[in-house]
Amino acid sequence: MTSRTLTFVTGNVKKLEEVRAILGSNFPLEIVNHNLDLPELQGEIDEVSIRKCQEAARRLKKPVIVEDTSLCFNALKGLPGPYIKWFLEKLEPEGLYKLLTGWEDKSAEAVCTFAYCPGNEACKDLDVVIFQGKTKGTIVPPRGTRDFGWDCVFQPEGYDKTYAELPKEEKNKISHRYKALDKMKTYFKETFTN
Ligand SMILES: O=P(O)(O)OP(=O)(O)OP(=O)(O)OC[C@H]1O[C@@H](n2cnc3c(O)ncnc32)[C@H](O)[C@@H]1O
Ligand SMILES: [Mg+2]
Repeated sequence: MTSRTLTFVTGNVKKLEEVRAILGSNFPLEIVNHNLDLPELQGEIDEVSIRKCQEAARRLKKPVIVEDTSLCFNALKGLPGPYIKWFLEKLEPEGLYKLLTGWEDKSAEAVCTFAYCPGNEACKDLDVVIFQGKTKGTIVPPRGTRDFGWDCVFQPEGYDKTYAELPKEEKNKISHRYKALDKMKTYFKETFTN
């Protein structure tokens, strides 16, 4: 039997680590990584992921998935959203919390969007399938390890620990990424298991 592969294009090793841990062996295709930090256009969340996926398909010419993660502050009407990477890079976790000084509402939503394209160089918008997962939470002063992005300032709803303080297995049971991958898994099982 030939094992079919699906290329996950990401420059982020922590994402890849979580994707592998969450999917485990319970996925019909073998996930291989292509380490590339793709350019990201400005736009709404789905749009950013669709364009990123089309660019990956254009470059690699094979079945690809990409993922884009947003952190949306409700008081700021969804910003920084898909631009969180640049906010985090400039402001660091402390600065993300300080952004909400003056706002009583510290609630936020972590949004993970996977996009899949079956590998057509001229991949159209309609060829891209989207799987999205959202986890609600609160932005708090940084607590816990600093090894992954904004984990130390995001406290998921119903927990008194930040993502960074929770054991990895716990985060991976409730996270935005877990929820998106659950949808992706269902789709691929239906499409590729015969
Ligand atoms: O190559 P890609 O896949 O684009 O990887 P990236 O690091 O550029 O990632 P994004 O464009 O999706 O930007 C999301 C930012 O949020 C961070 N991030 C993503 N998922 C996270 C998670 O589960 N917890 C904390 N930070 C996360 C990530 O490190 C980036 O700074
Ligand atoms: Mg990126």
